[in-house]
Amino acid sequence: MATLLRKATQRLDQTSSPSEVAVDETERIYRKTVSDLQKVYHKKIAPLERTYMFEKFHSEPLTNQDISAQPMVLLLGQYSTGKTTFLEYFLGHSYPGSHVGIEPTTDRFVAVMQGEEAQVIPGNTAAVSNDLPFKGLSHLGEKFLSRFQVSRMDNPLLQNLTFIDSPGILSGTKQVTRGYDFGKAIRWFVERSDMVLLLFDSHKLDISDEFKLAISVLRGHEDKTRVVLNKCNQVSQQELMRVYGALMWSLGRVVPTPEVIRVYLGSFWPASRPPLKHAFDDTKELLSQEQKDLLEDMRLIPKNAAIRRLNQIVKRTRQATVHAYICGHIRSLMPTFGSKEKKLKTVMDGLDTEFAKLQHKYNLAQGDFSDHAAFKHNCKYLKGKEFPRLDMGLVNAAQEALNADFPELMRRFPSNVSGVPTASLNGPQRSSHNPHDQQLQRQQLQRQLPAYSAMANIDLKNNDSHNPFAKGAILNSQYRFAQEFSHGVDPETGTISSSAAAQNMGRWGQDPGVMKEVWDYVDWRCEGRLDQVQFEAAMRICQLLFENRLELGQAKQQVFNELGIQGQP
Ligand SMILES: Nc1ncnc2c1ncn2[C@@H]1O[C@H](COP(=O)(O)OP(=O)(O)OP(=O)(O)O)[C@@H](O)[C@H]1O
Repeated sequence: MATLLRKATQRLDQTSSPSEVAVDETERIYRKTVSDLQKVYHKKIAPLERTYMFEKFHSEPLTNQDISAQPMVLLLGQYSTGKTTFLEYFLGHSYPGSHVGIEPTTDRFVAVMQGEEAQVIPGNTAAVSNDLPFKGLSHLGEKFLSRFQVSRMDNPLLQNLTFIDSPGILSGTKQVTRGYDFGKAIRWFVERSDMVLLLFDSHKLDISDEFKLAISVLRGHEDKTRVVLNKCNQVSQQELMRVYGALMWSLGRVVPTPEVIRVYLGSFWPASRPPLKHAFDDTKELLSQEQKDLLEDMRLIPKNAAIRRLNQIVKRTRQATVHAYICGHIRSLMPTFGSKEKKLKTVMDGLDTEFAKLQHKYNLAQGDFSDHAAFKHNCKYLKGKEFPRLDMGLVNAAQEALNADFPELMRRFPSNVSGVPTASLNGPQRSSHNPHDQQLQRQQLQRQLPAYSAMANIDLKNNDSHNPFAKGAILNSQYRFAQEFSHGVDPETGTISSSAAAQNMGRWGQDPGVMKEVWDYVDWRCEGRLDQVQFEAAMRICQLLFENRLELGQAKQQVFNELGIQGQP
């Protein structure tokens, strides 16, 4: 498998692009876009974040290295789930300074990066290095930095990806105090990662409190989260079915919608090590296919990285704007005379009502508000400082970025989603694979779903009672996407394929995860094709997400309303 991935990477490097000139041009566009994105962020967003102390409530300001950093894959899991071995499997070798064992072994975060020579850089040095994207980690303190390192090694896979190995999350009596804010550290990496792999061991599925904390940080990042159920060949097929069901059930207790997270089954054991003594082979074929799918999924990461980064900054800008409104609003409620402290306490007690008022007054998206309990908790970091007044100059600058700069940057990416460069931030486009290969995702899902639905007693075909597309309730097409449809329609079936639809939906710059959700919603029969009304509804949802800054649920609801359908989407 490691060879497969290496071969795939080599293939990526060798695949001839239309012409070297075109490749250079694509690379130039992407580099320029990233550089302009850095400028917009520092000019229009960072001042707003600084003024309203955004980092105390959300996350530290972005550095230029954060924006242009190589795509990152974060590995998370309880101890001994095989994270370090998983990396060895993909890289073909162990990374410098790695430890593998039955007991908790990796006691630190390790960034595994490309380097001509094997090298270990201690956390303190890495956090001040200008050419590494880890300056923001200094905020986590000395104790954390002593538990962080960069391991460099020469490996073709690392040309396009950086892996973060993390300390094994401990369970039960093994849980210890780490001496630094573990949740904050995980959040820092999760926010900057392009994919988060959550590893589970098919032998032990217990989810400790610390692991729950780590999973809770993933909320809102479901689109880039993948679950890997590892060591699957250590159990029989029958046991695997049970373990899989138990995993989904356990996940359901900590993740609101575990079904949207893709689960890969596998046993990631390096070819360089002696073969495992006890391995069941009744699931060999399934595991091999699953491992290939994960490889494919990972291979697409660099392609989507530039768009994802832009989307992350768009999301961050909206949150920073809402945060400014909240701070300004609380400040406006403070009395000129009398006890501010007392008033602040009353405001904090009714924070949910204040948030609702603000949302209504400025027509803000609910999803851009922080959780009010978390907001209240973070207020203690202000240490008696007053909330700043609302400065419309700063808010307008951020609005301008949202309304003009970001869409302009987004337009520079090829309208064909599959044209997103392979190494958008690090190198030229070399592959024509479609990152939104719905067909592939559908096949993966379908392969796994029967087992899960059988266990969970779900009748997939009849589980669409709320879906308007299931009722055939959709009426005349009323949106303006008929032209796009006519360009991609297959005249024989009167439908449009997933790749053609994805190209059009990609115009609205949504994350692949969101696009997949929209797709799954309109393609309720899992046919892999859309008729005109389904296509136009999908386009309209994406458009609403982009323009009106609605959340997915709200966008679906609005399309629902526009189509005159009663009920909930
Ligand atoms: N696919 C696999 N099948 C069977 N055993 C495995 C597999 N992968 C790893 N192991 C075994 O599991 C143990 C833990 O592996 P490893 O150290 O890679 O896990 P880890 O998650 O990195 O641990 P930690 O969190 O403590 O750093 C080792 O004994 C390793 O040999």
